[in-house]
Amino acid sequence: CVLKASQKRRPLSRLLEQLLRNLEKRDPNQFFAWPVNDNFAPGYSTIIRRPMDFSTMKQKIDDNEYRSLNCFISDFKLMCNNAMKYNKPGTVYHKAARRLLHSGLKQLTPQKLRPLGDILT
Ligand SMILES: COc1ccc(C(=O)NC2CCC2)cc1-c1cc(C(C)=O)n2cccnc12
Repeated sequence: CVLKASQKRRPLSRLLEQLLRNLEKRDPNQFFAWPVNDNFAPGYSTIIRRPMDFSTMKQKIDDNEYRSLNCFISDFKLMCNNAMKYNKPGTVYHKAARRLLHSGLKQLTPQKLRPLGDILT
């Protein structure tokens, strides 16, 4: 069937959704799936000025808020760095954020992304 204009996904959005799914797989405990709740993380919203999580990134893709792959990667780094800022080294969250950042960025190198073609130019 013919997709209505509203259903047509922009090439960049389709790519970002695929990259997001791959990053989410690296967060099996879903520590990064939703915004961090101040009730479980005392003082979080005063310490972390720009919170970020996977659900927010998904919403930004759907709202076409990402103008480039770099903006998407910046939010991923922000999310991981927030966790390494708020949580002390040695905590389950700090360790999970370090691991997620390193394994996630390996998927986002030019070498890995080049096969996806000129969508990125
Ligand atoms: C969406 O955020 C979460 C969702 C679920 C859990 C969770 O299941 N935590 C259990 C593991 C020991 C309790 C933790 C978090 C969580 C993420 C974070 C981050 C990412 O900083 N966090 C910090 C302090 C306390 N809890 C959390």
